[in-house]
Amino acid sequence: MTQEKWGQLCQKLLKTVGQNNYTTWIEPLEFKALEDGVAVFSVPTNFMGNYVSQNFSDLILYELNNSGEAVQRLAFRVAANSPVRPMRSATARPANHEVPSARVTEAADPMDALQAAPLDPRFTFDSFVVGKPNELAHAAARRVSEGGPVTFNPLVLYGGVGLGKTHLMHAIAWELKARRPDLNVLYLSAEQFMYRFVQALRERRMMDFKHLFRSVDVLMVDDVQFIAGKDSTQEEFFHTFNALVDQNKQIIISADRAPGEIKDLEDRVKSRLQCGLVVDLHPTDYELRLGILQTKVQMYRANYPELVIADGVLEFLAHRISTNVRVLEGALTRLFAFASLVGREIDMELTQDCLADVLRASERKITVEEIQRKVSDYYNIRLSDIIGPKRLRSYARPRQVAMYLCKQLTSRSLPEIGRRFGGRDHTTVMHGVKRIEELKMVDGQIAEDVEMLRRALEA
Ligand SMILES: Nc1ncnc2c1ncn2[C@@H]1O[C@H](COP(=O)(O)OP(=O)(O)OP(=O)(O)O)[C@@H](O)[C@H]1O
Repeated sequence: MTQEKWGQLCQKLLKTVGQNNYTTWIEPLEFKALEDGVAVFSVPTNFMGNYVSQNFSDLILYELNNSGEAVQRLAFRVAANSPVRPMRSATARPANHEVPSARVTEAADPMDALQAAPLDPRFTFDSFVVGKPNELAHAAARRVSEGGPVTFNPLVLYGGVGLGKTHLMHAIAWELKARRPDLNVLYLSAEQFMYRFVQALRERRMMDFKHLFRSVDVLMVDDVQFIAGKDSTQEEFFHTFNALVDQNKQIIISADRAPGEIKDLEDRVKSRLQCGLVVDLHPTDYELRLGILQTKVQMYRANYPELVIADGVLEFLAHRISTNVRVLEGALTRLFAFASLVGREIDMELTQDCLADVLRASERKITVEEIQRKVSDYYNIRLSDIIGPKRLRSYARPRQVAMYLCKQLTSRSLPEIGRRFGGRDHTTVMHGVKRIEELKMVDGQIAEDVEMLRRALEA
């Protein structure tokens, strides 16, 4: 593929992703070569490569193939001579790609130099869908984004992959920029914090580093688990943290798990993180996933009014893709691209064809243990009572419900299920399953219990 052709494709990508995304993510990509079906791009930083790969690779692949190039995958390589440098804001166009690293301290406006990571213009509160699993995190994020007096410090948002931590962090930053332009807000990933630190050490500019980091009003560090096990970075982070808290400056942190559970994170850092408000983003439930899909469709509709989606498709996706929101979004993008390519309505058939691999990969395997845990929570009894020998009705019935669900929702055989219920015989399991089948017909409460549990397990 020629550079010229890549240039033409870029124009198409610009139309699809919008000017801001284009300037921030697509324009800096340098097409290098097409080798054995792999399109290789040079990127200024790893962060950028990862971001583009996670968020735009489906689209780029689609455009490449649509233009007649046979490309199976994309590879992003960091340019060998690329200096570690501050990344620009999503809204400010870079004047020069090769910003010298000294700009960290030499920029006319030091805070400009501290604009460490681009904020994604899509990640705002408006585009964040709130549901039960994330309502607390959202409320806390909203509160700090008001820029009022610091009430809880730090705010720690944690949760699994792709559940909206970065989205919320960016939303806070955007909101603060709008409401309190007087505040110096710094958002960066923990990885960038480390790079800055290492760079300052290398260039013997630690005083500048300390000065810059201690002069922000709001410090936001994404994916803090990254510094675990990196001793000197943790130490510097600890000092920065303390200095800012002492000055009553707001700190907002995200992590992929609760601070106490981050392996190799020093105890003193853990305990500092636990001092403020720690809120988690729970895995999404069906309603939230459906809400997110509906919001995304509305957004796409603004660009593609001709888009038609048959009834039931979004519900199907929300039901089947329960891994994380990023996968859900990627599936939708692919579906849109595919439908517009073949000029068809998005119906179930097209969805199943186009997303066969995603659907297969996200087929969730429900385990016996999961069922036992959910059932014991539901009936408010101990897990050991479900598995143990007690025959009281208040334990026996939930046990039978759990056995029934194991039979329905897992591929385990009756003897296997029996073994996992404290070594019971397969005939006991068979009896339990039958009993629940009968009761479901005559006892509305049991039928409802089973249905609620099934839904919770499949969510
Ligand atoms: N509640 C939500 N409403 C709308 N979009 C969401 C929501 N939650 C997540 N997303 C979208 O899902 C994608 C992944 O979210 P994000 O990058 O914030 O995840 P993360 O928790 O930071 O994941 P990671 O641990 O991988 O960094 C983003 O495109 C984001 O906009």
